[in-house]
Parts: sequence; C-alpha cells; structure tokens
Amino acid sequence: MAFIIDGKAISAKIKDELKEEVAALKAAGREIALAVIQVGSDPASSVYVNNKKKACAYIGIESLSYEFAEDITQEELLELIAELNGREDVNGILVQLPLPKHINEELVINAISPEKDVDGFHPASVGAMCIGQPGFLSCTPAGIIQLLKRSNIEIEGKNCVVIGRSNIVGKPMALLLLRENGTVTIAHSRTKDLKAVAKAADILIVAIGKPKFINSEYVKDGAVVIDVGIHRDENNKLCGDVDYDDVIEKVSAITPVPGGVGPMTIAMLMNNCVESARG
Ligand SMILES: Nc1nc2c(c(=O)[nH]1)N[C@@H](CN(C=O)c1ccc(C(=O)N[C@@H](CCC(=O)O)C(=O)O)cc1)CN2
Repeated sequence: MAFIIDGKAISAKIKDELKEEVAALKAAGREIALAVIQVGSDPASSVYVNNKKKACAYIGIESLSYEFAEDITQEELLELIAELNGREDVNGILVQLPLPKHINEELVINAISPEKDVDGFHPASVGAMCIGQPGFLSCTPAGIIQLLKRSNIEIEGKNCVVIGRSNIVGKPMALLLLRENGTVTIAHSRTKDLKAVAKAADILIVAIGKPKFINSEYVKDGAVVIDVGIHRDENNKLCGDVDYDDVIEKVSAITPVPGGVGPMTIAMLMNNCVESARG
C-alpha cells in the first residue's frame, strides 16, 4: 500500500519548531517582519497570500501588507522594494507571483536585496545554492527535500527525474536533489520519449502545470511521486499534475493535492524569514 506523504502535518511540525525559535529570538530582543506584496486580485494568489500572513501570525512574525491594484506601475513597485531593502525593521520581502504582464518579473525579483530574498528567487540566491554557498533556498524545492527527509525517503544514489524546468521549481529542484547526491535528470516539453524517462525514476517530481497529465504509464512500480501541480478539475476539485487515482496502486509513496507540496512552500518561506532574522 502506498505511503501518503502528509505535507500538512509535516508543515505544521516545522511551523511549531519555528514558533519556538521565534519566541527565543524575541526574548533576546529581536523582532521579525516580512513585507508581503500583492499586485491585483487573482483569487488563487489571494488564498496563498492570506495563508502566508496566517502562518506569520501563528509563528510570531509580523507581516506588513502591501496590496496594489493591477495598474500599479513597475516604477512604483521598484520604488517600494528599494525602500523596503533599506528598512532595518524588515527581514524579508515577498512579491507574490505572477505579476501583471506590464511588469517585468525578472526586474522586480532582481531588485530585492539578496539578504531579504526569502523566496530564494534572486540570481544571487540561485547561484549560491548551485555551488553550495549560504543563501536562501527556493521554497517549493526546499519543502520537497524536507518532505522526503522527514518521511525517511533516501535521495542519495536514487534516480531522480524532475519534469519541468521553471526557474522557481524545476531548475532549483534538480540542484537540491543533486546536492543530496541523487542522480538527476531534468525532463521537459521537448524531451523525447517522456514516458521512458519518467519510468526510470525512483523519485519522480512533477511540475509541468498540466492537470492529471502523469498517469500510471509514466510511473515505475514502487516509485516515489511528488506532485507540484495545483489545478481545478472538471468538478472544480483541486488536483495536481499527476492522475492520483491512476498511479496510487503503483507507487510506494506519493504527495496528495491538496495537502502535499503546497503547505511546505509556506513552511519554507517561514523558515527563510526566521533564517533572515537569525543573521
Ligand atoms: N512569490 C511567490 N509566488 C509564488 C510562489 C512562491 O513560492 N513565491 N509559489 C506559487 C504559489 N504558492 C506560493 O505562493 C503556493 C501555492 C499553493 C499553496 C498551498 O498551500 N496549496 C494548498 C491548497 C490551497 C488551496 O486551497 O488552493 C495545498 O496544496 O494543499 C501554497 C503556496 C506561485 N507563486
């Protein structure tokens, strides 16, 4: 029977650990604040931003909320980031993605000081991760490593296949698995014979953004499957990139959607905020 990797429970445990640490930091006179910037009112982004603020409140981190209408200019946003970069009372800056089309996401991410880049998206953070130097780790991939470790799933020596090559999940995911001594393959939309590549995986990480795309034909018997996708299906139910019901009999372990990777993204953001305050 498959082991269901409970991201909700694991993230709750991490948040409890962080709450204790924050209490100790506060007792030593240190305050922690995260600036949370949202542009527009995309309903999914609003859910994630609210969950991030709730997590801050639970752990004892102050969240400073900046909400803007869709038509804020890029210059206004960059000015705010410059101001927040200079504030000593702000430990982390989060700009919820995606941004509206008239704003260049890359410019905005690059404007955040690497010392406050708690999302781990800045090129300096990604570069540091690549060569094993200190820096903030991208939250979703770091959360997946925690899910595997805390579920006692060994990465070292395993064939790890990451499907998807985005800057915020696929590429950093591959680097973190490599850091854990996995043998890593990145597959993507131009990969030839994706089924055969995926079927070679002991650990299959799926971040392709297509609902229920991965079925049992892509999965080896006994594989561990990590589903990064989040969509609404034809019945308006949340689902992932993996056809859960189709693969469940084949896998040794799997993350559900919801309740798998998603909550870990927020737990790792909190972890990065605390790390920022630790100094
Ligand atoms: N600045 C950022 N923007 C975005 C990131 C990010 O890490 N930083 N990642 C995604 C969205 N995301 C975090 O912001 C995120 C997605 C999903 C979840 C989550 O907990 N999902 C729940 C279900 C929630 C629901 O009811 O819809 C689950 O999977 O159980 C948290 C965070 C893009 N943007």
